[in-house]
Amino acid sequence: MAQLAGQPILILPEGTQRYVGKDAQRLNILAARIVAETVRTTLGPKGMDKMLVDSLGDIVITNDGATILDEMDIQHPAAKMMVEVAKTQDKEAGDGTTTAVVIAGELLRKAEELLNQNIHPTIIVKGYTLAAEKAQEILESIAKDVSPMDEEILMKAATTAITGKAAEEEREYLAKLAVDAVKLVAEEVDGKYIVDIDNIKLEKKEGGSVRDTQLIKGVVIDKERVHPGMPKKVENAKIALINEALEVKETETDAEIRITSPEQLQAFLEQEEKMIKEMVDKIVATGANVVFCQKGIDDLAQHYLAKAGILAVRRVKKSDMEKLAKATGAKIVTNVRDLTPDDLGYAELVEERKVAGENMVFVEGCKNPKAVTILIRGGTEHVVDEVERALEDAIKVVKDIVEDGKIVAGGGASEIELAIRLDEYAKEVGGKEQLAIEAFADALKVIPRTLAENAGLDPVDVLVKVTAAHKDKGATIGVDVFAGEPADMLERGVIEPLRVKKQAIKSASEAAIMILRIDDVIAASKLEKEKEGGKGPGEEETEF
Ligand SMILES: Nc1ncnc2c1ncn2[C@@H]1O[C@H](COP(=O)(O)OP(=O)(O)O)[C@@H](O)[C@H]1O
Ligand SMILES: [Mg+2]
Repeated sequence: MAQLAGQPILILPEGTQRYVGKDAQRLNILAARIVAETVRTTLGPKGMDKMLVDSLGDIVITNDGATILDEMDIQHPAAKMMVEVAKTQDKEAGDGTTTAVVIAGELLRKAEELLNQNIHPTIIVKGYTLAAEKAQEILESIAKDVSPMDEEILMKAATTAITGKAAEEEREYLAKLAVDAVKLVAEEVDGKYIVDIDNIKLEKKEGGSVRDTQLIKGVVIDKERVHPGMPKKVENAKIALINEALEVKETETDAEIRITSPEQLQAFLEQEEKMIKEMVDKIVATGANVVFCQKGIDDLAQHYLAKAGILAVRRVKKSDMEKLAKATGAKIVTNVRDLTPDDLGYAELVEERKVAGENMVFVEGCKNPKAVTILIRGGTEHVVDEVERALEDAIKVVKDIVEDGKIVAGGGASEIELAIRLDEYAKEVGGKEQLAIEAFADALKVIPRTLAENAGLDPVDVLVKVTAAHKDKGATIGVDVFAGEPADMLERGVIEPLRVKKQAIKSASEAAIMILRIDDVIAASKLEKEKEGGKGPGEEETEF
């Protein structure tokens, strides 16, 4: 608020909050760091889990950075940018979400120290930008080329991705499922592999044990056939996918039908029956023997379909319809009258089977053999959910390696090597930016330090030892959190895709830089918004 000849000038509505310059920077950095601190304790194989309870009392127990932040309903704008870091990381690389957020937090902590030494934010931004670019180069140079279908490498990477997420006994079992699934869907194009993970469907069913989780070559639908008179099993299935209710249509307009005599009622019912019969006849005429319907199938339609020996399933999820279309080559038809034999898909077998006392429909030997399902089993809802997240990470990590054929050492080895090399680079650059690049280098050590801390080791001691070992033994020495000592991570089988590390540094530095550039936060008053939003219909009248 400025004063001009005694008149206050208001340029913003009353109640607007505004922070400028250092205040804005400090508050943003603080908010972002709180987010990083929250997920920090979950990092690595010895990281802890978080229990999140939502307003309805639903509980999620997880160790997954992206999931935690997603469930937390974060409000502060700078904190929200950290949530975006996790989301981008998840989307681009599939793993390393916690790593990216923790690095971003540490980059900001280091930046704050520089701000306290009166170094201008633009210098820090410049130094961080240079360091982030150099880091990508260094990572490329320390990455190891591997054969994309090397089973042993893929198994190690998948196992590394799920350490801490699944119980130890089950780790290899799940890693193998992820590797097998990705190998099945991988397609070779011009000598390179492409993995479309949409071809891998994860279906959860509580009950049994994690070991009962299985890979099915085909699509599994969590539904049963609509009528007991239908076949349970159809071989050489010709599949129709219908997105229309096989029911008598309710009149849409407010038309009223006056029925004045029993004959008329009879005629009316017959007419309805005829319509349903025609729909089913149309399906039968195309040669279909299996129907997946996205909408309802009424009793009469069920009866006719059963009589025609067709296995039908109703109220199939839209996403499942799309998976079925892709897998069987069928076209989803929105009007039964338009259904032709060409629209049908094919599978060797469609069968209803009992899983955990409930019926599920298995579609196997599909036209497109690339469609697979992992049917996840586990004692409780929380277990199957966490197994699902573990498998998602493992699948994406395996995909990264199959597509890129490049790996780096995990356990903080790559971060330490980056820190050492960026320190050397800082000296080359010199000037004021040198300090910022050194700060960037130092910030990356947060990963090995946290891995050690979370494992109950002395972080300072571990860091000194690992750094020293790098100078003699090379870039792959990291923290073996189980043995509590520096070790060659490649030898211990702790490996990660290059893509995960490159993306983690990229998204972390981008977010940190974006937050550092902000020197003015103008937030509209919550009060004003509540006043506007709270005015429900009719509320005004009640005041009088
Ligand atoms: N056996 C292991 N020993 C040491 N570090 C490991 C081991 N397994 C995984 N890690 C490290 O744990 C980190 C990943 O932890 P994780 O909790 O999965 O977080 P993120 O969400 O970042 O993937 C990586 O730095 C990885 O190298
Ligand atoms: Mg991980």
